[in-house]
Amino acid sequence: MPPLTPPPPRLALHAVSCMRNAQTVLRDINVSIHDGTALVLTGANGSGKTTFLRMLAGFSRPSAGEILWNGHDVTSPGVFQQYKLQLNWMSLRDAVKDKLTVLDNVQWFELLEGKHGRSAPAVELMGLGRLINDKARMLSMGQRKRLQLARLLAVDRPIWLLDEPSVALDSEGVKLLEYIIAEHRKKGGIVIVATHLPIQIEDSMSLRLPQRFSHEMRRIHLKLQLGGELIKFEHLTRISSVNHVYKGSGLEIDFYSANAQRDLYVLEHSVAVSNN
Ligand SMILES: Nc1ncnc2c1ncn2[C@@H]1O[C@H](COP(=O)(O)OP(=O)(O)OP(=O)(O)O)[C@@H](O)[C@H]1O
Repeated sequence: MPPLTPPPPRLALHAVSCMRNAQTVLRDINVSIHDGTALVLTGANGSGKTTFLRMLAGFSRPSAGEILWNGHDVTSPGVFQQYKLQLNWMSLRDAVKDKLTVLDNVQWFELLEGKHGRSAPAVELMGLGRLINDKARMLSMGQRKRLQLARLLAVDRPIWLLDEPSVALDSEGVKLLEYIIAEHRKKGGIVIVATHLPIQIEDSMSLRLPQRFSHEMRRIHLKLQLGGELIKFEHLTRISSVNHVYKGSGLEIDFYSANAQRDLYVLEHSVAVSNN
């Protein structure tokens, strides 16, 4: 009897790099993902977890390497149309319509999918049964997250891309999340999760993205003269642009760092600035 050859991975990343904001965020990633697999992405803020998920979701293209789905490059137009129908992307933006009821918020996605009858049980399972006919604007943060998870179940696509799915969930909510991930995998589903918080996922693969330190890392010294008093700021950041905006007798200094974080100092008095 010939030796059994393992099935090819459903998804494979070969030497994939990805740029964002003209900087390489992901570099030379290699990973093979088979049916029923969970991949957990971890890493410091700005290390590229969301970028990884966005790239898999097709929002950005690899700058090098290739992503294969069933052996085909997902960036090829014909392949991408099919590939994207496999994906269920749950981001931190919840896309919950406040004016619709909880049920409608889930059913709307299910109907678009051409499916029927899964929404109410999904809402029940996620513990929102008694709120099913309430407007979504009544929901707390954690309840909105549960609604998003109910959508995953109602839409029922094979590849889940989950960005921080446990944020705002209470301990029972996290257990439900762990349960639905396990059940999805039992059916051969794939789950790729970016998370800072511990989530119990049996036999998962993990990928820790390295912290990024770009060549733009700089130490900024600002000396501000404020009413005769010299104030020193020392700020270590990745700077992509610095704006000095004078407003009346005050000064606003905006640091836009490469990871889109922004520190704003507003001074109400006239100042003299030296940057050295
Ligand atoms: N909207 C954006 N436009 C341009 N560049 C961005 C944008 N968002 C993020 N980036 C860049 O991509 C890098 C990776 O960000 P990403 O959101 O993927 O990190 P992350 O690991 O998900 O971070 P966190 O743990 O904070 O969610 C950032 O350091 C930043 O340089």
